[in-house]
Amino acid sequence: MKTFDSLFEELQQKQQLRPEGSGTVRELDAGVHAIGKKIVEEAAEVWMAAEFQSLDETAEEISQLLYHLQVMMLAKGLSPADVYKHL
Ligand SMILES: N=c1c2ncn([C@@H]3O[C@H](COP(=O)(O)OP(=O)(O)OP(=O)(O)O)[C@@H](O)[C@H]3O)c2ncn1[C@@H]1O[C@H](COP(=O)(O)O)[C@@H](O)[C@H]1O
Repeated sequence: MKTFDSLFEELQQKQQLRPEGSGTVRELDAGVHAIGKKIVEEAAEVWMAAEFQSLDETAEEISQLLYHLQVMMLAKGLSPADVYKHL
């Protein structure tokens, strides 16, 4: 099972190697403004799922929000340690 850190390492590789067909590469190329919009969209989906959908659907939406937050971290050159120091 993936963790926050193992997914981040996978996405870092995608950023460096830029494999064909990677959605992460596509999103990074779209830039901070587009990534920000995805974060807001996914955050709203988490909220709606938490109010009106199942626990599993809510967990899935949360996973997608975490993914887009990680793409933003990569776009800005932030590491998990940069974030963890604020927790
Ligand atoms: N965990 C994720 C992940 N979570 C969410 N997403 C993307 O986030 C979007 C959210 O899905 P929605 O159902 O809300 O879709 P949508 O709004 O209709 O999507 P779009 O039309 O906006 O793309 C989709 O585009 C998904 O592809 C993810 N894309 C990739 N990953 C993982 O990231 C890794 C690298 O992926 P690639 O870069 O694509 O190889 C792999 O391990 C993937 O499993």
